[in-house]
Amino acid sequence: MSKPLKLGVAGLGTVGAGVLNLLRQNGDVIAARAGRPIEVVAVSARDRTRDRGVDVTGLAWHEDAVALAADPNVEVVVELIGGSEGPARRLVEAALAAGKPVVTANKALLATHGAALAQLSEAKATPLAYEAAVAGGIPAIKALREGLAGNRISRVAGILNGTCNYILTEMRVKGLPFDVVLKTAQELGYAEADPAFDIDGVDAAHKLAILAALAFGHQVDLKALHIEGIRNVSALDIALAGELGYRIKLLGIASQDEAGVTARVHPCMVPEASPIASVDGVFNAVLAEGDAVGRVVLQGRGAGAGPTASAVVADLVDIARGRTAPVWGAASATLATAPGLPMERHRGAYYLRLMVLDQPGVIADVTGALRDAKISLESMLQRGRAPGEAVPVVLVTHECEEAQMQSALARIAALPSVVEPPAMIRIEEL
Ligand SMILES: NC(=O)C1=CN([C@@H]2O[C@H](COP(=O)(O)OP(=O)(O)OC[C@H]3O[C@@H](n4cnc5c(N)ncnc54)[C@H](O)[C@@H]3O)[C@@H](O)[C@H]2O)C=CC1
Ligand SMILES: N[C@@H](CC=O)C(=O)O
Ligand code: NA
Repeated sequence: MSKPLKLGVAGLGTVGAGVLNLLRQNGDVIAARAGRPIEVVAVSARDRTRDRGVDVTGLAWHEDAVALAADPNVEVVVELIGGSEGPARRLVEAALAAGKPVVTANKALLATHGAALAQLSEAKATPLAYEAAVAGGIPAIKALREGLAGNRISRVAGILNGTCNYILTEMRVKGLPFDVVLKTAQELGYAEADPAFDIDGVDAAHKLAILAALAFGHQVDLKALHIEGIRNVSALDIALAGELGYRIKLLGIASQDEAGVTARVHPCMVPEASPIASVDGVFNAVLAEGDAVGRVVLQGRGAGAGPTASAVVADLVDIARGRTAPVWGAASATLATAPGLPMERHRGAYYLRLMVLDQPGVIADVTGALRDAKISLESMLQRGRAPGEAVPVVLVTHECEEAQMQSALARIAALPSVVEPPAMIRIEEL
């Protein structure tokens, strides 16, 4: 067998320790597929004494992660620190500049600096691989970049954050409170170092920007993305969605037509019969629509040590085999910046849940606001009867434009009989 491929791994947290473990556990099959053994020779982490459940005896230890790029024994740098700036960015830039291939799971870095990193990778003819950055163990990057290379892609979408999907599932199935489930997701190694990135939709937005760049050949400006997380999704809305035949999912959706690219991340109600509705727990789903292939849906675990390490090792096998591809699937000179379409142009049906005082005339006021915004109703239900007290009222609209909905919502929220800010969830037929 040929000489081993020697790795320097930066960051020995959930994913870093997972990669070391997987390389040891499946070393034989990985070597057979890579054509040579893949060995970790050097590491960098913050705390030398911490027990990570992985033996680092005999490996070179660098206090400064960036030093891995200059270590003459390291052929490939694996960046598993995280964050769009700081040591992660410096290490990736230094490794590419030194002509050392990089494998990373860092979606924040790719979504923020992907264009410049792609140029550096091309200038140095050095691969930058990131299968683990989107949808964990699902081979979503390969699927889009290679498997669907013959298609014009019109839409790419999915459940892109394992932490949020896990929280929404546990709230629905076990009736557990949001904070309790978030803590478990952190203990299981699903959440980002700052879990606000997960629950506020930022992590899903990073992944969507990466998928959209691959799918459409456009760099997507993160600032142009509409991003909402799951903080305001209540147990009541999850239960009411079930009564109406829907599940609530945090989705990322990007589509392209003649007018430009729309990219958005927000909670959605999807019909229970939709294949995406039954993707639960830490599982993610990635859906792509191509002109030749039609619809492709992939699902699998989107977070955690094993699934993420699986994706990192897949990239390492490619590098060992000399299989490389441009970072965004095509030369970066061919990438355009997509005109982002504003969210006000979005069209769809809406779920509204209001807490209203149970008194005569309230429904007339609410439906009047919808009528004035030219929004028609598909259904309405009121739960309970408590004269003079607040009760939930649910309205499901027919398709309308987001701008119409926002104007109606502003009027409804201002009604004296509406005692809480209205809950609004977009309905998506995926
Ligand atoms: N946990 C997951 O399920 C997934 C994580 N990712 C990404 O993988 C990367 C790593 O994530 P996790 O392992 O979950 O994070 P983590 O927080 O468990 O591990 C990161 C490690 O990097 C170390 N570190 C911080 N600064 C350092 C420095 N200057 N030099 C060396 N080490 C340093 C930390 O001490 C920590 O042990 C992130 O980019 C994350 O977004 C991607 C897919 C899934
Ligand atoms: N925090 C992320 C980890 C994987 O990318 C998630 O929960 O999906
Ligand atoms: Na992946």
